[in-house]
Amino acid sequence: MPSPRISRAATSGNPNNANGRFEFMSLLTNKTSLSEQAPARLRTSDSPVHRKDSSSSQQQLPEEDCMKLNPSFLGIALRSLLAVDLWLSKTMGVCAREGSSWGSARPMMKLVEISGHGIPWIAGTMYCLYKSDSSAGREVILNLLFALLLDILLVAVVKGIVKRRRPIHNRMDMFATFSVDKYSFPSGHATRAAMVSRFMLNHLVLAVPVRILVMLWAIVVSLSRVMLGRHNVTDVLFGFFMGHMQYSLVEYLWLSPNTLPALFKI
Ligand SMILES: CC(C)=CCC/C(C)=C/COP(=O)(O)O
Repeated sequence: MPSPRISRAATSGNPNNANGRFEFMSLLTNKTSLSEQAPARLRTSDSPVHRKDSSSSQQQLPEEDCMKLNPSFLGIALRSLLAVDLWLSKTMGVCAREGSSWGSARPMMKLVEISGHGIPWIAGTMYCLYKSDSSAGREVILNLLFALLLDILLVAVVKGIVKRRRPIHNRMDMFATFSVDKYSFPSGHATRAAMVSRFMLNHLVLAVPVRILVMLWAIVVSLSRVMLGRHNVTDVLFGFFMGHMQYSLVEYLWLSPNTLPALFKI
């Protein structure tokens, strides 16, 4: 088997044609061979940040080499993460179809899905707001409603920017979706589950078993997204993180009787 240097020598007329090894081998080469590769690297150094006169660019070559290697290394790391993500998501998608290994649990998983859907949460919160007869209760419920609406908005914005398609093994039979819900990053159910559970744990007086149930619900809703084949693992992990951040934002923007006096009159 030829050594990397020999293979490079064999392709020295075409430095980009070394079976994808060009990025790594550039670190092993001496200055003469670096100058051979200059046309390939000049694309990166064309940016205003790197544009220098030709004499100083010769001295900068080793540094440029590192800068060329870093994006490439990052690219490989990201591609590997993506591959693991896709493989793990497919493996965990055990309820994606009726015929899947846990297909019989699919109806139950779809109930879990509805328990984390935006419509029941918004409708239920509006009903509680209407029924609430204390100013303190109204304040908490109004902020929960604000949190739920903010969540839908932020998730729609991120989904619209990232535009990551749902896994190919997903069957798009979800109840009440928006157009951005054809995208999967981040999981809206995971953001809502993380945000609502944190909200409830911090603002409602709950017995310990109920607190544990709330935490378990958030975990099961998030896990069910991957098991149903709706999402990749990274969509859910990021969604859970984003939900926690959204809760912190709601705390920061907390609506009080001072900010919205009319709503708090009983
Ligand atoms: C129609 C309303 C009020 C909310 C949409 C809720 C929904 C369908 C979110 C998508 O969740 P995933 O991103 O987890 O699939």
